[in-house]
Order: sequence, then structure tokens, then C-alpha cells
Amino acid sequence: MISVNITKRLDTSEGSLNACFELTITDGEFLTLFGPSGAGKTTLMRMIAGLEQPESGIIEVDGEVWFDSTKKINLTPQKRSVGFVFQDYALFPTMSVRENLLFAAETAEQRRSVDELIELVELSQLSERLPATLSGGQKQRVALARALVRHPKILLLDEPLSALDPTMRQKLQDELSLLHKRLGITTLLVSHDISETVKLSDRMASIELGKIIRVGDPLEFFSPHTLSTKLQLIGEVLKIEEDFPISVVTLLVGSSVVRTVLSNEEAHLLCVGKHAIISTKAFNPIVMPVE
Ligand SMILES: Nc1ncnc2c1ncn2[C@@H]1O[C@H](COP(=O)(O)OP(=O)(O)OP(=O)(O)O)[C@@H](O)[C@H]1O
Repeated sequence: MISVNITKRLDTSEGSLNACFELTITDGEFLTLFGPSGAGKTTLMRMIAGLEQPESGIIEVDGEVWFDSTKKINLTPQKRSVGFVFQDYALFPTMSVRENLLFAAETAEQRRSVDELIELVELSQLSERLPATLSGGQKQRVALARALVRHPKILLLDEPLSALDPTMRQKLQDELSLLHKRLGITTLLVSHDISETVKLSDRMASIELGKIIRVGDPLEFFSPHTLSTKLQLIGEVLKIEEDFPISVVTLLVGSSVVRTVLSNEEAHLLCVGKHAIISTKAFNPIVMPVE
């Protein structure tokens, strides 16, 4: 179990902010940190990894104290059992896929497990290639495998898929989900993506202005119970075109673009860039496979 109760002063563009994070994560859980830009998600991950120091508080993992401000305990990142995957892959450019993983290994046993990990992320054919010759999705698989080399207790994923195109992103989400089921490693993900959060997480923590404001089931979070509808989707508003007496609203739902007609009053409640619920109770949806 991971238990975090820490504070940190964040210097934001709007002034300083006293962040206070209290969170418990159970073994094997997949928890997503979800919230607006600048809320403190990355800083929380970096403090767990030991890359950033909290002002005060305690971080405890499986009964081992990683940080305790009153007892002046602060384990170095090397002493903390974490694997970190960043958005920009952070691979060593002059090392092959295999060498990138071998470099992370600390013991003979970990070195022996490198080929198995390469196979796990389906990169056996590319193991001697340099990162520059790989696609974004392949690079991120290397970063993921490298983060697993030391058999960490926690896997920290900071928006690992956000640089990928939607198709590759969905493919890697599926792979990440399978990998998590297979290895059962406690995982913390930072994501801005609702579908990704719902698809992957057991629970999500919603973070705003340096505070965890709610922790719970992502489906309950994103699907308010106030609507009794037959079909309910969440999309991002891309465009609102007013054409008296109606408005045409374009939304992104997953990787599909949906256009719908609303009254101008309804459209005025929406905002480009924000999320909106699309619902209907008039019919049963037709669901068909895409060829
Ligand atoms: N070491 C630090 N000391 C003080 N302030 C910091 C520190 N690191 C980051 N900040 C500030 O804290 C705020 C939160 O940053 P952080 O990167 O954690 O946000 P985030 O929620 O991950 O945002 P995004 O989704 O855009 O990545 C920012 O305003 C940042 O400038």
C-alpha cells in the first residue's frame, strides 16, 4: 500500500499555492490523477519518485518510509522502487533498445530479464535498433519496458501516450491495460483524457489547485446520475456555429467527430474546449462493428 500525506508550495503564474496531497493507493491498483493543467499532478508524481522534495509530510510504501519531514528521512530516487515513464520517452539516443534496458538493470537477474521484457512489449525484432529509428508508439513501449526492468513497486506514468496519434494511443492503452492485468503492478497515471481514464483506471483522483478534491470510480465521476437516459456519451466541444434560430455544435467523442443541432439557449451553456454530455432517451442505439 502507498500512503501519501504531503504538502508543497507551488509557484504558479498566478502566485504561490500551498498544495496538500493526501492519498492512499492499494496494492495492484491502477489510479489516474486527472485535472487541469497546473493543478500539481506531475509535481505529486515527482515527489513520490523522490525527484522533488515536499515541504512536509510522509510518504510510505509497503511499510517502508520513503519520506518523513519530522524524522528527516528522504530516500534518494535510486533507493525508491519506482519506474517512471514520461511523455517525451527520455530514451538514451545512442543506445539500442536492448542497451537502454540493460543500462537500467542493477542486478544480474534484472539483466537476464531484459529479453523477456522486450518480448513482453513486442519489440524483439527491433531490439538492436536506435530510438531515432522507431515510431512514437515503439519508443514509448521501450520506455515502458525500461521502467519495469527493476521490478518496481510503483509504476508512474506521466501522460505517456499524449504525444501519440489517436490510433496508436488507443492501441497502447489496450496494451497497458493487458500489461497491468498481467503484472499487477501498482500504477499511477497522469491523464487529461476521459476515455483513457475510464478505460484504464480502477479509481481516479481529481486534482485542482494543488488539492485532491475527489477520489472514486471514473464512471461515476464522468456520468452524473442526474440524467435518466438510454444513451450517454461525453465529448469535447470543438466548435459552436450559431445560425438563428439554431446552433450546430461539433464534438469529439473518443476519436469520432459528432455534429448535432441545439437551440441557441442550449448552445450558450457550452464552451469550446470544455466537455459536454450527449444524451438521448428516445431510442435504443444501434451498435455495429466497424469493418
Ligand atoms: N519545484 C517546484 N517548486 C515550485 N513550484 C513548482 C515546482 N514544480 C512545478 N511548480 C509549479 O506548480 C504548478 C503545477 O505544476 P505541475 O507540472 O505539477 O502541474 P500539472 O497538473 O502536472 O500540469 P500539466 O497537466 O500541465 O502537466 C505549476 O504552476 C508549476 O509552475
